[in-house]
Amino acid sequence: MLEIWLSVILVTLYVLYSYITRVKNNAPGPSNWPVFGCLFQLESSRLHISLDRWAKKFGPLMLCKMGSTNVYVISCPRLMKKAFAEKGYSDILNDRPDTFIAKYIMDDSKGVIFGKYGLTFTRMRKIMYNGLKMYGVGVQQFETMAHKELDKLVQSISDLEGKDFDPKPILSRSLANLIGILLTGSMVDESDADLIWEYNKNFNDTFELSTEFILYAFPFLRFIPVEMGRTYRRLMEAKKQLQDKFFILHKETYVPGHKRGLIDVLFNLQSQDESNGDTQWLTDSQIKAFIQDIIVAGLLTTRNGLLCILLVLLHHHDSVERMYEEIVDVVGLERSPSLKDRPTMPYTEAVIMEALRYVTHAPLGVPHGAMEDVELEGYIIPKGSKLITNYWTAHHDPAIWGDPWMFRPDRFLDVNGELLPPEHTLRQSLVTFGTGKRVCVGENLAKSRIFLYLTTLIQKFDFRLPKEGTVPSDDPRTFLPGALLRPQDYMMRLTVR
Ligand code: HEM
Repeated sequence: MLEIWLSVILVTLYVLYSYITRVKNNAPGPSNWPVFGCLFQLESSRLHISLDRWAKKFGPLMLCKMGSTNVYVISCPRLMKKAFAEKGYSDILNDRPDTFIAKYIMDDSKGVIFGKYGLTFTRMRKIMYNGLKMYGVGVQQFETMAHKELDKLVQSISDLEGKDFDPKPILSRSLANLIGILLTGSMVDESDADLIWEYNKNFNDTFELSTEFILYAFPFLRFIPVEMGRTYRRLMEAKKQLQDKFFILHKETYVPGHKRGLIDVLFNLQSQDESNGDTQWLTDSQIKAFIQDIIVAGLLTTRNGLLCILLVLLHHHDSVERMYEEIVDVVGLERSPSLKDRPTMPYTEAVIMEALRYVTHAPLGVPHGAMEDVELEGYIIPKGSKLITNYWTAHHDPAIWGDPWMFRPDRFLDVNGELLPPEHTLRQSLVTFGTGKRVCVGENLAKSRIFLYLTTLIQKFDFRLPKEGTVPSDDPRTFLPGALLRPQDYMMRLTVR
């Protein structure tokens, strides 16, 4: 008797559940289990691989129910542009969904990356964009300090005298210094760099789909002594120490009007607002979230990108040699490459574009959220749905790229060796940094750092395989999984030219 009642209750619950969460005019997608949706069919740490498989079957807009959430996956550049950049869609589909990270780590979606779409977000984003433009690309002082950091990097590699080395710790340290310079106007010391990396590592572990999903559904688990609870507590401890270091110490030594780095730019804005009687808008917690944003978004993305590109170049020595020839032609060997050389170095630009396409190390970007019901490609996307941008499939679609699994920088050049114009279909299909109103704020900074690191290294050193052992494959399908992909650890040799 009990079994019959239980069955009746379960069937009723299922019917109710399906009715409440039903989507009118469903987009195609994988089959779903009650309550769990398609979660059991997903390889959660290699989500991009599962979604790629389904995108080939179900098309560029598909619906994957994850738990009770409708998740729409967009897998072609044309549709990404329509959804996130076109009028009629861009004010609806550029929200960020509620997530564990946004709520518990980013202090209720403060800051830019996880900020809810609206006026405060738009103002924060503008400040970040202008601040990065000022400090990241244009300001001579930052450029000079960045060059000093690169000189240190070159020196430490020269000291290795052509021995095998692991590029990961050296790049990590150097890029952490750059972020330190950007935020505070000065380099970070060893212990601060460690702290930044400890924060980043735990952040990345928590950002993993499976961990995020479980913690979002059962937030009390963050207090339980299981691995994800421990990761959360390590992350919170690192966050507190980062805030003590970058926010509290900096505020104590802040002199109005001074601009030691981006944090001072924010303090200046805050004090201007206060003197105008507007204390509501730029709060201390927003400034703290802003600092976290720069570290979270700016460091691992660039470090992993460079690690991927170096590995690809180890496998393509012909590209290293062509870049070297271009450097000799444009820069010479007397001075270091600088950002003003970039527009006259099309081959180097093509290598960077092609490497970022080929590896697509941020395969699914950051999820978007729908603020209202909206029709897209004949399907209704209901309010509250999540949207995943599937850059991985977009960048490896044979219909666009022909031979997507070949690393071929020349695809971005015309017959005269010049870069294809920005409106060319291939350039338009390259969406490494997203598109529309949430496009990456650090795109210019990231591309200019990658340019400076690569050209400086190639001007000074020849790229060689390690003497001991072999290098792992540069095929991105073999890379270590996660929200940001990276290759298996590898050794390389750089010999002074
Ligand atoms: C190779 C390096 C990088 C890659 C591949 C990358 C990629 C991305 C992607 C795909 C997005 C999501 C776009 C969307 O939601 O539609 C994003 C957002 C963002 N990125 Fe980057 N990024 C990189 C470096 C950086 C750097 C260096 C910074 C800053 C220092 C940065 C700051 C941000 C911020 C603040 C957002 C959130 C924008 C928003 O929500 O409005 N990124 N990035």
